[in-house]
Amino acid sequence: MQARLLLQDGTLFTGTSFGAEGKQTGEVVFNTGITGYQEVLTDPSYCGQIVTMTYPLIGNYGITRDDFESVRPYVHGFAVRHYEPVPSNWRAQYSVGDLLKEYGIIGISDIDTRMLTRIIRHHGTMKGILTTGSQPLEELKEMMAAMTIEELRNQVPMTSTPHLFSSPGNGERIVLIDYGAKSGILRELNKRDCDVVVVPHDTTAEEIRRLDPDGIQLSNGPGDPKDVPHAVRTIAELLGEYPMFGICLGHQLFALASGADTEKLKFGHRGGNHPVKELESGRCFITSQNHGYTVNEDSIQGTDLEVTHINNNDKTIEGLKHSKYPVFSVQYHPEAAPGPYDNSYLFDRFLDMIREHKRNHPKQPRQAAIAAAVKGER
Ligand SMILES: NC(=O)CC[C@H](N)C(=O)O
Repeated sequence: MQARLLLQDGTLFTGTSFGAEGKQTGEVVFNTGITGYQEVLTDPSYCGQIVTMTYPLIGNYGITRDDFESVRPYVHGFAVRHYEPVPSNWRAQYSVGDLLKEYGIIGISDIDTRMLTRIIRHHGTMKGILTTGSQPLEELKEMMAAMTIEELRNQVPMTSTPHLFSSPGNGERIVLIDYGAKSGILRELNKRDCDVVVVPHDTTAEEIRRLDPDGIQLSNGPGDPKDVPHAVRTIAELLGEYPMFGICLGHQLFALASGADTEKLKFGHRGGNHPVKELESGRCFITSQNHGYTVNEDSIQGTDLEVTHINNNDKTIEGLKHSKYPVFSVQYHPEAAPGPYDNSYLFDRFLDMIREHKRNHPKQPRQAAIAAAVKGER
């Protein structure tokens, strides 16, 4: 069956369908990872986006649920050069096409993904329509013209957990605010025996205080950080009370909460080999990235933020820390998945920061905190 991808600039790609049938809209972005398509498909930060992989062979190792980065795929479409329907991998449970069909996601193969990527690099990310239908091109173009930006916004509530849940451990209690968190973050915290409570994106500061955390982890997530002003307010309210570590969207929200600004990049960073320099040590780390927005450099002036990391390719901000409070953040993905494990030390740094904070600011005993919470209204 035929599938077509129409770009906002009028370019039409005609290829072969390998996922669900129907029509989907999204922002067209590219990822340069050579492996990792399962993690890309299931990373909630891609919610609302049609993803094309620059690596030309996709599907050869199939789908293994153990490799998922959330419970389901979130992409709004998947565009590849060559799709391999028969996996050659003892771990594979089914094919990429089967996964896409199960979740109503359209896949298009046999298109020139190199040309598609060059167009996006030249013009910047754009809206796209992916269809397996036979609508006349004019009809698709009218649909494109009528597509409002609102259709592609407010993805955080679509990906965040609706209810809080715990992932118990015997170590530090971490409240993980889920803006569309990748499983890798929880995995890294659990590996360190943290007692994690995962909470929805709109959990209030007061509700978080009642959970009596030792530290707060701000997760990654989809869309524009300015779409979640309530999250910015909550972080601003809790700044200084608890050590915090922000990842990707969490980093952008921390910046907004500290008075800085964010802006959209032309075509973003998505892949597993982005070089980032840690300014203090001068060391370069290879990082996994997936973002379309960035913290504006000029807006840092006059805030309490310090730049700790920069991207070696385009010099954009990749890491921040608060000059007064134990809070830091990175624009990239220390949990990797997919990507290099170079940066998992940042979770150890977060826990060291929490322990030092606890030494310097001993908390009232948990029982007393619980008693106070019980007395207060719920
Ligand atoms: N991975 C993320 O958290 C992405 C953050 C944000 N949605 C962006 O595209 O910049």
